[in-house]
Amino acid sequence: MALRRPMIAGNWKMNGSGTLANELFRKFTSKLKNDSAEVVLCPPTIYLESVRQQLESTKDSLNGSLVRMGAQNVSQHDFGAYTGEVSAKMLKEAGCNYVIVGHSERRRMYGETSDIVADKFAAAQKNGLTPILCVGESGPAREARRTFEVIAEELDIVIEKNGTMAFDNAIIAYEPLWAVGTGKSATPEQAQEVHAFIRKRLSEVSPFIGENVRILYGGSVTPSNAADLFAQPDVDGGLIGGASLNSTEFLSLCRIAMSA
Ligand SMILES: O=C(CO)COP(=O)(O)O
Repeated sequence: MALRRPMIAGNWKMNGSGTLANELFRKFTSKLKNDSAEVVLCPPTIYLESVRQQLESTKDSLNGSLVRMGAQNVSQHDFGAYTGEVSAKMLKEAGCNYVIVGHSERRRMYGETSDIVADKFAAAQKNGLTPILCVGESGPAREARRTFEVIAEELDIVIEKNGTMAFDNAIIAYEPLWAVGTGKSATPEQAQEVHAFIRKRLSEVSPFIGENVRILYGGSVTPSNAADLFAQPDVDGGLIGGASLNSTEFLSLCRIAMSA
């Protein structure tokens, strides 16, 4: 039986502020006395330092709660003339443990191909970061019954370039595009079906990886639908957008993951 610690990761996207970081940590230090789930904050790059300072100054009062920091994007390159980009080494130095790669907003709006995503995944790992790899199908792809095909394609390129064993140090997030920011979450059954598919695909090469990799669900997760989603056997927590910007809702999601 695998022991997969649930995770709640908050992807602030291009939102939030230093004040939000203060507010979250105020709540964490008074109410988050539990390490049965891992909590990850992914603020915009400019607020990483505020979050890092909060992590540093509250570590004694967090009573062993596992709160960590991640970035929302990373360059696939190590250094050089790439205006506006941030390397994995820089993110590591800034205090990140995680980085989101392949979010659908980056694939769709910034032309990130699965090849580029696979390179970002590699750059993250090479520099000591754990990638959170996002995969997910569009609404039309689901309607055309191409969900598994799309997920397999997005996953396989990363596996081909990095090897299945690379998932020993990676998180996967299933984020169907039709559920991201729409208020229309996948049903627990829909999420479970895709999570089980992802786990099986990795298990074909390594049963160990398949069994142990954490797979998060993302897309309109709120305190009212989280318990049913997180109760699914292959759902190991959530990647949260909108609800991560509200400290009360986010704390309540952390609590749900802790009792899942
Ligand atoms: O994209 C997401 C997290 O990465 C999900 O966003 P929402 O929770 O706002 O739907």
